Amino acid sequence: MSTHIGAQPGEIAETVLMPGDPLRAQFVAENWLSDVHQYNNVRGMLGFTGLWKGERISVQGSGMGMPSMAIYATELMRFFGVQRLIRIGSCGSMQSEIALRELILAVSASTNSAMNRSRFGGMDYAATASWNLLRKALAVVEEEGIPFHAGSILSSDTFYDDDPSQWKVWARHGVLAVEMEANQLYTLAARHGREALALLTVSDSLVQEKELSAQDRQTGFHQMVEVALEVARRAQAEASKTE
Ligand SMILES: O=P(O)(O)O[C@H]1O[C@H](CO)[C@@H](O)[C@H]1O
Ligand SMILES: O=c1cc[nH]c(=O)[nH]1
Repeated sequence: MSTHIGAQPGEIAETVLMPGDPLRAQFVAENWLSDVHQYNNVRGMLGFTGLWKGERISVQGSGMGMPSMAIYATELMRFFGVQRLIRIGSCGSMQSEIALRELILAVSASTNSAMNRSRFGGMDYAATASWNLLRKALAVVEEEGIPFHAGSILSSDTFYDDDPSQWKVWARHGVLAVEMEANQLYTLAARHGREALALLTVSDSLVQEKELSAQDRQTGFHQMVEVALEVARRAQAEASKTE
């Protein structure tokens, strides 16, 4: 039984887009999917299933932070058979050449969280995107001529840090941006033998100290949503051919 997702078996597609913000999930469902059905409203963490170019796709809010993402990702995989999870999130740029609104493909996700330290008995795990989803995303952005950055990101437990320059150690090691969920999404997908990818739009710059509005974060990420839907469509179509 699923504690936090009130769906019936079969109501959730095999591929799920996951924004942190449940209202971004609603925005995606209302603006891109057809024949939409809302399957979840438990705790207001909205989830929808609909059609995108003939493929059945779901979009489910994850909430903010790795414990919340871990709950939703686990339930989607364990109770609803979800095979592919594509995060569509916002992030803060740590590099001067990465500007507001630009797209990042998160190849790997370091973390300051203790969740994997606990899972791996103090050892470090390299949380990595699914190669299959990553190469599909790369193909989509190259075909569409969409500017992008690909590389490592940081999944942080904190949005507000006591030390305002703490992020710089990650920046010096080539980390592109900070967000709060991908590390656990990648870890749990690997644990369940499923595929995961995080696509991120830069909502603020730690370097330039600039940020988008809350409204922009909810509704302003069209390019990322369209890349994610196309990756989802291609991955799902490919999987159903081989079944
Ligand atoms: O815009 P979302 O997907 O929520 O992602 C980012 O925004 C939230 C912080 O404002 C965190 O969840 C972070 O990962
Ligand atoms: O987690 C996040 C998301 C956006 N911007 C940040 O600085 N951190």
